[in-house]
Amino acid sequence: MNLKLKQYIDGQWVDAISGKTRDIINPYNQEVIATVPEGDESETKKAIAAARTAFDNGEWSATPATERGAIVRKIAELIERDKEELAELESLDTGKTVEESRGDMDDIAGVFRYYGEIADKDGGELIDSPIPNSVSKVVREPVGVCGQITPWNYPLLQASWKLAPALATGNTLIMKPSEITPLTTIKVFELMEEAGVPAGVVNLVLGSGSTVGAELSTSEDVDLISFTGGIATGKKIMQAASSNVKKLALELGGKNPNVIFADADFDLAVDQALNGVFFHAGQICSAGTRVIVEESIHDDFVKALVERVKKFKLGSGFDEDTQMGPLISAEHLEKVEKYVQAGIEEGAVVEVGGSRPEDPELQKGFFFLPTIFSGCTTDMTVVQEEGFGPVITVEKFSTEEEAVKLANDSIYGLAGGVFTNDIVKAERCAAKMRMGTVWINEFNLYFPHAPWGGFKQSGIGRELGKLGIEEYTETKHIFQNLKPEQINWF
Ligand SMILES: NC(=O)c1ccc[n+]([C@@H]2O[C@H](COP(=O)([O-])OP(=O)(O)OC[C@H]3O[C@@H](n4cnc5c(N)ncnc54)[C@H](O)[C@@H]3O)[C@@H](O)[C@H]2O)c1
Ligand SMILES: C[N+](C)(C)CC=O
Repeated sequence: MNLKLKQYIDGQWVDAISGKTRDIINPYNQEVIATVPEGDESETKKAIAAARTAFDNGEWSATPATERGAIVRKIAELIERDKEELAELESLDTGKTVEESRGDMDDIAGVFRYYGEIADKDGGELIDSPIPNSVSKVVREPVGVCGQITPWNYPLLQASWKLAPALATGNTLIMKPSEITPLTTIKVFELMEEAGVPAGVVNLVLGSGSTVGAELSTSEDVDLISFTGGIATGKKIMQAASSNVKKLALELGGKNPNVIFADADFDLAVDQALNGVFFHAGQICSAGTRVIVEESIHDDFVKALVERVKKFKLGSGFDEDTQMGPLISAEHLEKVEKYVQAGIEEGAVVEVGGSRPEDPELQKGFFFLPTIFSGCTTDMTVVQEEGFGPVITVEKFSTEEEAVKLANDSIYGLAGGVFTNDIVKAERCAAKMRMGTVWINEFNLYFPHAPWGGFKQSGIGRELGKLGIEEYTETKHIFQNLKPEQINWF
């Protein structure tokens, strides 16, 4: 493996201060693919100090936005140059198919290019001041030192949504990737160094959430925490971030409804219901695992889903004909298994799947069969909780009002979909659905120009688009009196 397998602090590639390491496991066959340093609070403090110094000396934030943008665009070019290596690393680490990882790398390069291009496009705003002979302007400045914590399911994609806007806007940062999938993030730190990001501006600490992540969240020298991960962790981070009233951006989980009306294009809706869930074995925050189908087509729809699911090819992400890889870990496989068991105990009907595969070829990997549950109701655990596995629950509705009510019956509000050929009905539903993204006749599409984030407990703030820039900037009003006069009140 042509990779440094170290942490990156203040422009130096370093091992763990404690000397500890962690093995990174391939979820397809449980082989050790790399051994990386296991950092803790000690190097997190060093990395925070480096980022603090780099921010406070003002060099990076004072670098013209045009130059910062050019460096961010250079990172995009380097990602494209090394796309195949990055895609293979991502698949080794996560188990997802290389074809999916290639798509992720295109998206990631696109995110760096987008923020590189808009870095110098906001010169602030002049306010029509009510005070005569004055200039009133609003400018955006970098927040400062940013702690960035990412999950294991889309390791580099989620990192890119944080790194690119933070760099473009002149912040310094410390990133902590998921301890189980750090490889592509290490590689992108090599690429950021090659692109010319100065020492101290970007820092990488590897290690667990309870040590590195907790230190980043509580440190009073960190000005912003941007976190992507589960709700339970998000809540802990929110509490820790109160230490110095940090700015907070949280991208949390989802249990996402996909509403299928009888007047939808049937084959399109079936296809998209599958695409919406089974990529990366359902380990997607915005997976449309809650399929809500109009009564008159319900039975045919379930039948069509089941027929397609039975033909899925499970296997190594490196085999061209594999459609679905394994889950990320033994622990996660057990969690998904218990979740499915809870569905069965609550009365949901397993139409297909429901267990680990028996295929001898798949026994070393953390595989779970793609599963369709019918007969589901909103009170069931499998309908309310995020399973983060290859599991669809199907519910029925008979009126539009009921469909929207079911879709909104959730603590989550990340994303949802509506399939219908009645565009007025589609817009009516989209307006009533309480989610950060609503797709019409589409599912799980995202691109750098449009914001991403959740309503309700799916999060706080937005990544991507122009709003992604706002996360990493503070707004300042500068007022100048061009004709100051004494008042002589006192
Ligand atoms: N909204 C989105 O865009 C989005 C995108 C991807 C994943 N997710 C969500 O992420 C979850 C799956 O990822 P996961 O299992 O890695 O989540 P997780 O919450 O277990 O871990 C996420 C990150 O937080 C760190 N962490 C753990 N405990 C911490 C603590 N006390 N303080 C600071 N950091 C800590 C972990 O080490 C990891 O780097 C799912 O719920 C999924 O929906 C959301
Ligand atoms: C945000 N997304 C869809 C790329 C990954 C969610 O897990």
